[in-house]
Amino acid sequence: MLAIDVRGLTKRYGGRAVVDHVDLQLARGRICGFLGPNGSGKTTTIRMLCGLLKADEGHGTCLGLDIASGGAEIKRQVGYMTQKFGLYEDLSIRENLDFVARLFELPERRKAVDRALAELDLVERQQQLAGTLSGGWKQRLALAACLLHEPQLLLLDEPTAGVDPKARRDFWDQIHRLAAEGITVLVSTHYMDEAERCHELCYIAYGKVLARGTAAEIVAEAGARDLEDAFIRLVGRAQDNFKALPS
Ligand SMILES: Nc1ncnc2c1ncn2[C@@H]1O[C@H](COP(=O)(O)OP(=O)(O)OP(=O)(O)O)[C@@H](O)[C@H]1O
Repeated sequence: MLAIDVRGLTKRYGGRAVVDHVDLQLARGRICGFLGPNGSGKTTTIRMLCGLLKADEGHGTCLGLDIASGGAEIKRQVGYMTQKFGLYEDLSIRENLDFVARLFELPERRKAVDRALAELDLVERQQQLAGTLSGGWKQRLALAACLLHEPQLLLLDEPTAGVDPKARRDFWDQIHRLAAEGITVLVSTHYMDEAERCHELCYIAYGKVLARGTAAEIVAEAGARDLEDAFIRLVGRAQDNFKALPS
């Protein structure tokens, strides 16, 4: 069964389609990298998938739930990590997790917090204030908070932006561990080394999907020497197509 299955997803602002008929299918347990230039529509797509934003056009399901009507249930089953650290800097790691567990009204709150602390190697730092953590540890805490309600699908919006290489590698080890447990992951990133670590990729620009497939498939199809070169060529071609349109 597909964890994500949407077709023709479209969002317009001021008459401009910022997400333009996007099709996205993702099997359970897979890690899909979501790439594209700044402002290409990644965050907007992710927000439509998790029921936070209504699509103007298109239809589909997320974890088998209709994205148009199942928003509340989707939010309960999906872990969404936003670009900005959204936890309380003046609360400790444990207090932050306990707070999120209350928001989700988890029945066994303490157990859920203990599990998340252990899973993300946060036990020793649990009393540390979130505001005193480095970027890498903050992201780790944010991921722990995402996992408290045991979601089946993770939607991660640039989770490692501005994080050092070692912390990024640790974060990706966690992502692979979770996928091996059957959790599906859609993760946006601007880092090519992270893209290489995904099972498959979706490349979007100007709101449109320009390429789908494994890194090797995308490189071969674009006739490029590596992934970065492939994406530069894809955007170049898309720009040429725009210019060729009648004004
Ligand atoms: N609420 C809004 N009102 C008007 N325009 C918006 C709104 N939200 C997003 N946009 C526009 O939609 C486009 C896509 O934005 P989005 O944040 O989805 O891109 P992105 O691919 O996530 O970019 P980045 O990589 O910089 O995070 C941008 O041009 C943005 O300015």
